[in-house]
Amino acid sequence: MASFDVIIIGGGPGGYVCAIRCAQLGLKVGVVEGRDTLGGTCLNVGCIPSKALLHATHSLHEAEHNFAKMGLKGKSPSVDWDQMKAYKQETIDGNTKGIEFLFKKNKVTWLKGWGTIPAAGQVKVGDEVHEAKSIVIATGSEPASLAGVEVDEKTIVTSTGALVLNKIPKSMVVIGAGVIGLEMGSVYARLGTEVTVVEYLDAITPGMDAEVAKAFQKILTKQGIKFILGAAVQGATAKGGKAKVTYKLRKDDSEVTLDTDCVLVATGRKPYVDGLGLEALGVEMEKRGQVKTHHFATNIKGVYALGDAIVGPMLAHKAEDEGMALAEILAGKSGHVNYDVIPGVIYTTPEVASVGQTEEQLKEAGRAYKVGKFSFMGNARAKAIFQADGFVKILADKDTDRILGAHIIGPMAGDLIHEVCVAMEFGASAQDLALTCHAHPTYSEAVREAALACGDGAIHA
Ligand SMILES: Cc1cc2nc3c(=O)[nH]c(=O)nc-3n(C[C@H](O)[C@H](O)[C@H](O)COP(=O)(O)OP(=O)(O)OC[C@H]3O[C@@H](n4cnc5c(N)ncnc54)[C@H](O)[C@@H]3O)c2cc1C
Ligand SMILES: NC(=O)c1ccc[n+]([C@@H]2O[C@H](COP(=O)([O-])OP(=O)(O)OC[C@H]3O[C@@H](n4cnc5c(N)ncnc54)[C@H](O)[C@@H]3O)[C@@H](O)[C@H]2O)c1
Repeated sequence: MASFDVIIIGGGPGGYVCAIRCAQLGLKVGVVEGRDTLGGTCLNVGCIPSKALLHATHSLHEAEHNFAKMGLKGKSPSVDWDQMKAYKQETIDGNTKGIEFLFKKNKVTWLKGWGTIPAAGQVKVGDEVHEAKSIVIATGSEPASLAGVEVDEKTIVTSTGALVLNKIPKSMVVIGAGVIGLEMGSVYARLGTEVTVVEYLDAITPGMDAEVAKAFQKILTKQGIKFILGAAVQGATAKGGKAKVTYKLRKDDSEVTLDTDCVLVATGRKPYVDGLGLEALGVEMEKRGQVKTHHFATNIKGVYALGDAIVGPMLAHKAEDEGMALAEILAGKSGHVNYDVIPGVIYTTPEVASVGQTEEQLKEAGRAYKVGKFSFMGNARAKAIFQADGFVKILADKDTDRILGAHIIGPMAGDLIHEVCVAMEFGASAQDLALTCHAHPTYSEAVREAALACGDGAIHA
């Protein structure tokens, strides 16, 4: 038995960041992780492997479609799927080992195994019971199930199975036009799979600024992805390595069945708190299965929770920020997360990024706002890389000019968004961005031009 200031259950982005910050602040920390490697969903079966496959297949797309235009002629590369998966695994390994190194460097103890909380102040791992002044539930999430759809992770897969398919399927039906569906759908579409996305709502990427979502769907359609919207999937069955997916069109209740080689179920994720013993401990839960918290504290003294296991966007950087904030609180300081400035990024080509309010949200709130928009058509760098299709849209308060939101579809959108995030953290106006010198020629100039468009007008529009 060992005694700790803090024991964190879960070694994902929320848990490992919390652990490192706790250690930096002088606390004795243990992290319980049952997987063979640290890093959680994000590093092992989420953010990192999906981005490796997106990078590899984007490179293939460039070779097949754009190299010749730039005078790079010759045979385009053929796909060695096993090697692509090996590259993805190497990327994972490099990152998970990196976290192990950081644990050693910061003297964080990895308690290997699956943890339970038999009582406040105690965490059991295997046969050993450890003591801790504070316990943090950072156990993350798992794919949500869908009635009538039986996942076998071979023919009918979640994102986890989609990362390790035995072979590239000829056809794939993706259930859900959310982030996972569109990222993994893009990967396979670029590999030559005929991808059909079936979405319950009438638009893709629910919650995204509607103008961006519309432009995004148009671009993905041009890339060969088919969309069936307003369609509720009723079930999916697999037999002999093939599958059937049945959906009902919401407008007339007509039922359609699709035949396909593979089905990706991407209809959301749910908190994973199985086997922790929360019910016996009396931990209050939200209706949708998250651990109920107030400033990360549960109703049980000394027990905290964060990341995908609690309410809020299921994003690695949201979990990380919460990990840092909670560590500060546990060390007697003040920790804070600004939930109004959490960016969201979809790593397709083009990338899509957003922060703050959408136009629809501002309308609903009755807020007077103005829109500054700039198309990448007016951006020299975007044109040079054949990615001039998108735009930057900045929403600012009509009277004060304070930035309320930004939505970008275009090259490096996931990186560009951060200058707006910093501006918003500082309560900046669109004019503050517009008056800041931006290097030429960069994609960032499009952000400045959109800010200029909130005032007297963009230059290159
Ligand atoms: C395919 C995919 C792609 C994604 N891409 C992105 C992206 O690009 N950007 C982004 O921001 N987010 C992305 N996400 C979401 C991101 O992975 C999660 O938001 C993030 O991992 C949540 O971090 P967490 O620390 O809360 O939980 P997790 O990362 O889920 O980690 C929880 C850990 O706890 C462990 N655990 C659970 N119960 C126990 C127990 N009882 N004992 C011991 N260990 C336990 C689990 O094994 C797991 O390792 C993606 C997700 C998926 C599935
Ligand atoms: N780049 C990133 O940041 C990234 C990447 C991947 C995953 N994630 C996170 O992982 C989580 C899960 O992603 P996801 O894509 O599975 O969920 P999601 O919530 O983003 O999208 C699910 C989609 O499925 C649709 N749907 C639900 N039931 C349906 C049905 N019966 N028939 C047809 N459509 C149906 C929903 O309307 C929705 O559009 C998200 O919270 C996301 O934030 C983030």
